[in-house]
Amino acid sequence: MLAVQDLYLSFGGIKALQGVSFAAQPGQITAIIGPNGAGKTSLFNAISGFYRPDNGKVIFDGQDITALRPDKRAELGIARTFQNIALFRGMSVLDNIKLGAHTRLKAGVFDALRYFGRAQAEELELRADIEQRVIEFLEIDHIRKAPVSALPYGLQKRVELGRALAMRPRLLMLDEPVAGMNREETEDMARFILDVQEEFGTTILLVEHDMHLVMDICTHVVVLNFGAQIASGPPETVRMDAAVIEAYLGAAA
Ligand SMILES: Nc1ncnc2c1ncn2[C@@H]1O[C@H](COP(=O)(O)OP(=O)(O)OP(=O)(O)O)[C@@H](O)[C@H]1O
Repeated sequence: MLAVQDLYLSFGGIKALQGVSFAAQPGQITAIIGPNGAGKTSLFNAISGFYRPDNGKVIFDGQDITALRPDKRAELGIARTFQNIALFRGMSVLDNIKLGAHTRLKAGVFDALRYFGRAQAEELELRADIEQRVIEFLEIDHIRKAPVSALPYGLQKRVELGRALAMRPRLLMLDEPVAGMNREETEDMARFILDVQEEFGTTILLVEHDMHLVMDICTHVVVLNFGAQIASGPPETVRMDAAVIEAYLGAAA
């Protein structure tokens, strides 16, 4: 599904990634963890195309996508959310989610118009159907017309997830999905992430500081420290790893 091979990335003298390699298994939830500045966001940006690595490859479904632009990666089925919510705050929930469907279907609509003129209406119907299903799935029907700025933080994060889901992703990347959330919001988000995995079989990759969430819902954990990968494996193995305890879990305990 997704494989990252020997990625290197530096900013001036700072080595943000130093030979990171891992694979996200299809339909599984993989977490990337590590202390502040470990390189997690840099890795996410290299996978989604916002940063170009100095060395190494990003392979998606057997295709080398290292040189592809972020929008081309999105068209292939890679969607992401951001650490700081990246929604249009003045726009309604529905309009924000529509933007996600638009990104994914842009190529489809264009091709349809070119080859089968009359398919446009069908595409638009399909798009509306996706929007509606996402809204029902995330239980946000009651706020579909509300401006995003009027919503509590946890719901805004859910809308951002909705926009990513409207892209019908095969790889969903979540950058700190529960950061800043209270316990109830965190539990809701954990349930929605698991539901996405179960109902749509989506492969999920997340960066997260909340160790309970990581240990609860992830099948595989990759640990970074100073840009290098220091451990990788199932949560119960990684949490016992001496290097991890020293670098991260120990510090947090
Ligand atoms: N655009 C950039 N320009 C310069 N340095 C950067 C840039 N992005 C990241 N870095 C540096 O690269 C290193 C890795 O940063 P990164 O944001 O990837 O870590 P992180 O694990 O996501 O941290 P956090 O948990 O704090 O979000 C840090 O030393 C950071 O200062």
